[in-house]
Amino acid sequence: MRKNGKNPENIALNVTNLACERGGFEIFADVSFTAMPGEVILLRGPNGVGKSTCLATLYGALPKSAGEISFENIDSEREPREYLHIVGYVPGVKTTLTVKENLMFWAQLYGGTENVLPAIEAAGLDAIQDSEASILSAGQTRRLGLARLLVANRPIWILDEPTSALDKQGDQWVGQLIADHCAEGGIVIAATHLEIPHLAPEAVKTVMIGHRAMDHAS
Ligand SMILES: Nc1ncnc2c1ncn2[C@@H]1O[C@H](COP(=O)(O)OP(=O)(O)OP(=O)(O)O)[C@@H](O)[C@H]1O
Repeated sequence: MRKNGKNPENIALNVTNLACERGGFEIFADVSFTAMPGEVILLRGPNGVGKSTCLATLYGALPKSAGEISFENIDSEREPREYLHIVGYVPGVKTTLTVKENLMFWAQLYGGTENVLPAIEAAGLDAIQDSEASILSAGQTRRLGLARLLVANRPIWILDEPTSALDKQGDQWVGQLIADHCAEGGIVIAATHLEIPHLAPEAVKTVMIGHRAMDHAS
């Protein structure tokens, strides 16, 4: 039987005919999927079709223009967002803080600092933990953004191009991180053009986003 340490409440997500408009244009529409404990949802589609917009809509950072997002088994007193981690394409790193201070900041926000040093180590950032984030390379910045996933346990991860800018070892690290999260009942929703290593094929659902966003670009 699968362990469910990452999602003890067996939280699941249902998305039905989701759509989002920006600036009066429909960016994407008709996105539907269910995400059950242990599943990876890969949002796929060409540049500009609305994958990042869809992730932001799922997180609640952008309003939906149609459709439904519903969570199963969450505490109705709590905001759905409290069950989510989002790491965007720009990973939200504070450039005036050091690597460690960034993780401390997120850890305090999420309610506990005991996982900060293990997260730094797991992300391979030990040697530069006291460096200001402004001097980090693109790959180091992505590692720092992703290390946020490790400072507090949240069952659903929303990730935009999680392996972009990473070297081979980083690519393997992130793939394993996602695979381990899902093996313990967590859910990952990721937009990516790349193949993510280590994912169990039976755990992966691919959701294609259509071409509507390109229609208004021409
Ligand atoms: N503020 C905005 N107002 C109107 N349209 C916007 C706004 N921000 C982004 N868009 C448009 O939304 C569309 C979808 O962008 P989005 O970043 O979600 O695509 P994507 O599928 O993630 O692309 P990529 O694969 O290149 O990362 C694009 O055509 C973009 O121009």
